[in-house]
Amino acid sequence: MDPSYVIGIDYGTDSVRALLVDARTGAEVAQAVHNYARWKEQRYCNAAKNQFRQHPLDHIEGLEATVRQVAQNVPTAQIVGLAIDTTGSTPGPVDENGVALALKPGFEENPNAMFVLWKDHTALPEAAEINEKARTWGGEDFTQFEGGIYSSEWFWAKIAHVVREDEAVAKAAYSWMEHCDWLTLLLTGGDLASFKRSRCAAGHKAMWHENWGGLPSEDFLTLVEPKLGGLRERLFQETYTADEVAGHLSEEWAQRLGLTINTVVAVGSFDAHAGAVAGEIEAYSMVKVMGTSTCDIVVAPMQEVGGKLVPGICGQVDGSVIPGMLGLEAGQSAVGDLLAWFRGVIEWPLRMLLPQSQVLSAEQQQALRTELSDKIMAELNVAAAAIDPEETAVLALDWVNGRRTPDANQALKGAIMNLTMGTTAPHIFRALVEAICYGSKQIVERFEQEGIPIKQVIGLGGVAKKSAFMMQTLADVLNRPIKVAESDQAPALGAAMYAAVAAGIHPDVVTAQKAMGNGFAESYEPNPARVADYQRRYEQYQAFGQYVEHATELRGGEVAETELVNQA
Ligand SMILES: Nc1ncnc2c1ncn2[C@@H]1O[C@H](COP(=O)(O)OP(=O)(O)O)[C@@H](O)[C@H]1O
Ligand SMILES: O=C(CO)[C@H](O)[C@H](O)COP(=O)(O)O
Repeated sequence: MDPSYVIGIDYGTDSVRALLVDARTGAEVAQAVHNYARWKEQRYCNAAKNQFRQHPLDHIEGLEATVRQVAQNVPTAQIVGLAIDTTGSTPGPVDENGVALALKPGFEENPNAMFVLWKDHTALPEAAEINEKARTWGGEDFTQFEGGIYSSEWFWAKIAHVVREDEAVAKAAYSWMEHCDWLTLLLTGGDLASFKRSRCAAGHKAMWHENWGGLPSEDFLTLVEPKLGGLRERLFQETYTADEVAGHLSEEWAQRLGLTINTVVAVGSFDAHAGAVAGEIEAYSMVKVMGTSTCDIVVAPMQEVGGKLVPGICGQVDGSVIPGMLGLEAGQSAVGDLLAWFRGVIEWPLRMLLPQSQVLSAEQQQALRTELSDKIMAELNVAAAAIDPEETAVLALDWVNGRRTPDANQALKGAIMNLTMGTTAPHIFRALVEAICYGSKQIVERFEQEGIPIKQVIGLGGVAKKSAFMMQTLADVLNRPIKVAESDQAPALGAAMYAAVAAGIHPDVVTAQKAMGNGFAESYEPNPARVADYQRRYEQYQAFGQYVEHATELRGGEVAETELVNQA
């Protein structure tokens, strides 16, 4: 029998990667990565306002560049399926044919016509209004399956914000689509009304639930924002799991990608959920997808969870990870991003002073900047790991991009305490890594307190692969072993597994996981000598967190002067 291949396409925050995989064995044949050009220049972003928008042309260019490259490695007729995962909630406005508004004349440079990236927090007021109304309007609390707290990172808050702010976009937007859905529609070229939207995206971010027949009611949505009136009808009622067929490649896209119209395109999903599938998630495992942010994904049998609702997480959705099981999501809004923020702070002289150097030529300045910039993160890991935790009192909160879970509050800010004249950059770096691990412990505890036991922890993603220090600290803080998945491109591999099921190579996702899983690279065991000390520091982290949260409440969530830092 001829071999069959599938392509998993993973749209991360900074780049997209395509992974060509043997659909029967999971062997990774070829991969290609493309960094988004406009995003790299932060063209439609304003960090001071927490505005992060991505232009669809970045995504289209990346699609062509990566898929064409990997497809060259095998006969195209043998590429039987592909699937897309993206970040989320990353919605964008579209016209009645599903064309992204930013691709239409007059909207090319308008950030409100682009995709509103998951980490965009411009919709804080709208999220607060959704929460307030959900609790007081007298009808169904539509947030109940999304942890009971709606986040500014999510679909309806973002739409309400944009339509309030931009009359032209509000008028031109026939509908809105999650990024994973828009790309899947683009490739299949179907009709927007009958297009199969992602269960994963709708259930976790758009308050879709079968108990109330799909999306929240028109009455509720218009109570939140009258300009949302009529949109519900132009969105969707049904949703589909990621192992289902969305369609086949259209003639146009088969040609543009160097593939054929026989290639099946699966329904879209989110990166973290696809990553968890590749991380060989099973009942009561927590897969930590550790990249710029972290998503903690858990699955559990539907009948065992029954009517239990886990408060303060990012939702529990039938089939959002493995069809037939409940998928639960939690996470932290800044993990790699927190460490990258700190690197940015200490790189300030490289950015601002080096270019003024009278000693080095422009080429030498650039070479020095690149050399140091490449080394800083790895060297900070080494130096921080060498510090005995009992000899440092520096304590940090990991909330530079707000707190996603437990109990979303994106208005919170990061903080560092116990600095002394002896504090160095590695001390602060260590405190940030510890803060990430304490934040993770709070999430694990929340699941367990609410009756969802966590039987094993699996790490994957850039941070899990690159920072042994982070993973060892996490094992010590959680006092649990942590396995790290082998694949460097786990979300893309998970998307490839979904594609293999949609293309009929495997009967279901669990069989695809068994056949295509690449196993684990290493395992971190907790160091018993560290556990008690980290428990004590965890309690300090919690007390510090309560203090900062209280202080933020007293100031009405407003800490605007800190944002000025972002301008440098
Ligand atoms: N040595 C390192 N230690 C810890 N974090 C790192 C290291 N090198 C890079 N990172 C972080 O990894 C993150 C990128 O991870 P990756 O999984 O590729 O991202 P994405 O979330 O976009 O998929 C960045 O936020 C970066 O700060
Ligand atoms: O919340 C998400 C999924 O539900 C986002 O996709 C995620 O947090 C962004 O991921 P990454 O860290 O890979 O950029």
